[in-house]
Amino acid sequence: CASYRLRDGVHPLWQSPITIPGGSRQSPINIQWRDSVYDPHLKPLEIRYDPDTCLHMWNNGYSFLVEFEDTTDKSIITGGPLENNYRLKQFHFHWGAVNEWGSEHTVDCQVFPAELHLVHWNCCKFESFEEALMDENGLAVIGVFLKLGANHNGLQKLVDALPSIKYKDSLVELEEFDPSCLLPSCPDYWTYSGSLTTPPLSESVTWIIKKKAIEVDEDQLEVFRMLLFSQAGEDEKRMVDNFRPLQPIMDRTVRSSFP
Ligand SMILES: NS(=O)(=O)c1nc2c(F)c(F)c(F)c(F)c2s1
Ligand SMILES: [Zn+2]
Repeated sequence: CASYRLRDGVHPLWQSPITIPGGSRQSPINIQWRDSVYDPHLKPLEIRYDPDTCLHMWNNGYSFLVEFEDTTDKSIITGGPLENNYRLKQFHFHWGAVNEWGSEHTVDCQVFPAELHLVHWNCCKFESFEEALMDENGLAVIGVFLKLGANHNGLQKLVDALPSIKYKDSLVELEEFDPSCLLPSCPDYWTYSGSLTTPPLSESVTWIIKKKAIEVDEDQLEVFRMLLFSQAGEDEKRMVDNFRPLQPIMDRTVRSSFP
């Protein structure tokens, strides 16, 4: 999928280098299904989210994110490729201006219209997310592809609140929300060592990419696209195409939890 990978240069959105000098484990990547290696020792991923830990949703100028109270072990993941418990910090999305592209990772060069990232930090080894951000095993991000299909009932609750956070730095309180409703029921995933896909691009992420996509409908994606990168009062820049180009796999192996 070379067509998707911008060569070196500056990313139009983030004014940051697309490739990090010396970066050996950058994200996102294309997952070539036939090159992934089934690892029978991978455990099932255990996901325990408490809807009461949901705090608010806000527009941070890159995406919209739902943040969680992470001072206790109420919402954690463990098992899978992970050695420790990881606490849910936030989830957010990446999407395109049109349905033909938008995801960050691809599977056999197939692009999806959007991708969900659930961001967790290693609460056994670190005191805070900020500290974990700097360590090679600090973060675990679950990636879920979104594909066009039926309306997603659980997502609609967030979609209904998006108009209230149209502008950068706007925030809306959320009463409980259970992110488990955004996960496919199929337990299968790929996993590899990578990085954040937005600055600071830290190489601290164990990526867990779900094999099955969830379905959303066009109207829901259109509401994502009415968000703005810009603040109130600035000239309006629609929040679309907030995905990073594909990065070289270098000498990494993608493992699968399924044969
Ligand atoms: N797209 S991503 O890799 O999941 C991802 N990037 C970032 C990032 F750049 C941050 F500064 C940050 F505080 C995050 F929590 C994430 S999470
Ligand atoms: Zn992301």
